[in-house]
Amino acid sequence: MSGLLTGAGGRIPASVLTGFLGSGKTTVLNHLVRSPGMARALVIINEFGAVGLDHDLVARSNDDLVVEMIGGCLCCTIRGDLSRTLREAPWRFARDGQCWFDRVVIETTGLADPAPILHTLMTDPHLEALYRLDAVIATVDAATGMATFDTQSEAVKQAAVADRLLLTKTDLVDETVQRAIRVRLAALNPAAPVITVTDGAVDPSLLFGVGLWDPASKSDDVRRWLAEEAHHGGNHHHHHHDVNRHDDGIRATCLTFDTPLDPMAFERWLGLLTMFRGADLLRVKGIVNLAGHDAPVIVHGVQHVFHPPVELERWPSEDRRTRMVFITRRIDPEELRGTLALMTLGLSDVQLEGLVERVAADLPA
Ligand SMILES: Nc1nc2c(ncn2[C@@H]2O[C@H](COP(=O)(O)OP(=O)(O)OP(=O)(O)O)[C@@H](O)[C@H]2O)c(=O)[nH]1
Repeated sequence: MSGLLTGAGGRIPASVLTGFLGSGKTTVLNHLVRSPGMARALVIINEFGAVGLDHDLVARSNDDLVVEMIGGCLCCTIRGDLSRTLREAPWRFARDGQCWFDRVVIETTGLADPAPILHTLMTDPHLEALYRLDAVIATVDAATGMATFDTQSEAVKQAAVADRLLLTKTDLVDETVQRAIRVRLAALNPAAPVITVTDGAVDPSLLFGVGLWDPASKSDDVRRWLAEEAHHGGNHHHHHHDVNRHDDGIRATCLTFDTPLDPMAFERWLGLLTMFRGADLLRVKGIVNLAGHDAPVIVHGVQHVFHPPVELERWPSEDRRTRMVFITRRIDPEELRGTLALMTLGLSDVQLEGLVERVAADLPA
């Protein structure tokens, strides 16, 4: 695995702002671009159709801001568009021969699955050299969120993969409704802090600079990223939430391992898991203690695509356990744990494939 290790470097942080139609993305963005720390943000907006309404709304709020709009269907054509836009941006928007922006925010369409955008950022070698993924931010409408989650699987996925959840329009609902949506968000994505946002007002420091491989990251960031505290009250080795049948079997699981993992076994396990169940691994992130490595390795995956593992310079805290968060669809967390544990026992490839196949077969698609 060491051949894949890359440094974080001084790359430009890119954040993804997602959330269902009308949930308040543009309102949040309008507030953000007026914040002092955002003066050098490049905003990229993806919209369906020819009417660039969001583009006008945001662009008018700040004369200096560069807003680049890309159209087309997110799932197919956008990946090329986004990739080209991001690749050309440092030169296209240069001032005095210098790259002018120090941050990128990509707003997705309300109907989009954010996974293709994350894949683009994670896998395009040109983009890898220029950018690093900061946080995925999702807006959730407190007034309509419950009904939307019941009927729109993309909305569930947007909230499930986010690093930060912005609960908007709480001014329109009473306490009971707000509590219900918070319970649902906690089950869907317990690792993501929920921030109440009225009319877009949110402190940018809560949203930015929270990516794991921020070179300036302090030890606390890793714990925040994994929201470890939220998961481990005592000596429990795993934690999972009951499947909410409305949420398509999406659940979050945190697995911890006390002893270092065999690098080969771990890599093969991830390989098999992505091969057989990639579509249902909505997001995986973790800090991994590999045998023979002094420092931890960070893994980050979205569906079948895994970011090249990043080796941190050192352990960020005394806690040297492997800790991984899995946001999965229709995968039993116990099976995840079981297959990795077995893999470390040194089973043959054939046995391992059989195992993973069995996991796959046990779970109705
Ligand atoms: N009452 C209330 N209205 C809000 C709040 N936040 C946003 N809105 C309103 O909700 C509507 C939709 O907000 P937008 O920011 O356009 O939502 P969006 O997610 O960008 O929408 P799309 O671009 O269609 O996906 C607008 O009329 C906003 O003014 C809030 O906290 N409270």
